[in-house]
Amino acid sequence: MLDIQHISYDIQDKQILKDISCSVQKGSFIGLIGPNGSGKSTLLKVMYRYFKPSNGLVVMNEQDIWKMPEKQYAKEVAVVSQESPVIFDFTVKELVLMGRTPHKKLFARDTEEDLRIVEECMALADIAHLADRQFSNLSGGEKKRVTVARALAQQTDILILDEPTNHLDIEHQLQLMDLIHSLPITIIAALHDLNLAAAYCDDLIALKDGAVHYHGTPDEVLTTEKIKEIFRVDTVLSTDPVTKRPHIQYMSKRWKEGK
Ligand SMILES: Nc1ncnc2c1ncn2[C@@H]1O[C@H](COP(=O)(O)OP(=O)(O)OP(=O)(O)O)[C@@H](O)[C@H]1O
Repeated sequence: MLDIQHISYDIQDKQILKDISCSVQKGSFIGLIGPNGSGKSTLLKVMYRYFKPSNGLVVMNEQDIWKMPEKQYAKEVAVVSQESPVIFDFTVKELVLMGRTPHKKLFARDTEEDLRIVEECMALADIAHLADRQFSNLSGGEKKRVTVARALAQQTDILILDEPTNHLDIEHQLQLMDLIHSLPITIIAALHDLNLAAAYCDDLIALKDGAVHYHGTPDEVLTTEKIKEIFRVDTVLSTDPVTKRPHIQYMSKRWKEGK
């Protein structure tokens, strides 16, 4: 349903993404992994139509995303980016209601249905108790959950998230991962926590230096050799007794030297 075809992205004379191709199947949960600066955010921005690729195409349901009307695209793809929206004087509820915009005609009032969806999405993101608070006064983790609720309220078939667990405490990290995993839609998320990526994702795409090095299931991608190649870190792998997915124990220099 989403086809990335030979994407490259250059900034001035630097090639940030290098001939990236991959297909994302409808309903799958894809984790984008890779070290700092490997191009994860840039690739997501190309996928969610924030950056126009220098070369290549992003094709969704057989249409070039840059040829889709903006409103149609917003009905198909929601985004939780790394940055919080710069918004003053809006309450949480007002902000989540903005997620309904692509479904409304210009200047149309909020319907009962819009309000019901907003309440439901606030409950799912565990922010119902913050509904009347000013967004600008919230903590980093609370803001993140509001942007997740807003994206859910958009009711799209694809949800793209850039480091969604950033800022979240452990309870809310697990809650968020459970929530997005339970959605019957396509999820593409950049994740730094490889154990979370292993536990929740169907497939992982490992980026390094702006290129896809590996694409496969967590079992295929998260091997000691591949993690060393991509992240330059030694690991000891086991199988998580609960999820039956790979569990990664990192070996820092200190522990390797037994200090
Ligand atoms: N405007 C810019 N000018 C020059 N280089 C840029 C610009 N924006 C991004 N880059 C470079 O592009 C590369 C990829 O950045 P990107 O943010 O996509 O990486 P990332 O994998 O998301 O990293 P992180 O894990 O640190 O968030 C980095 O080397 C970054 O310095």
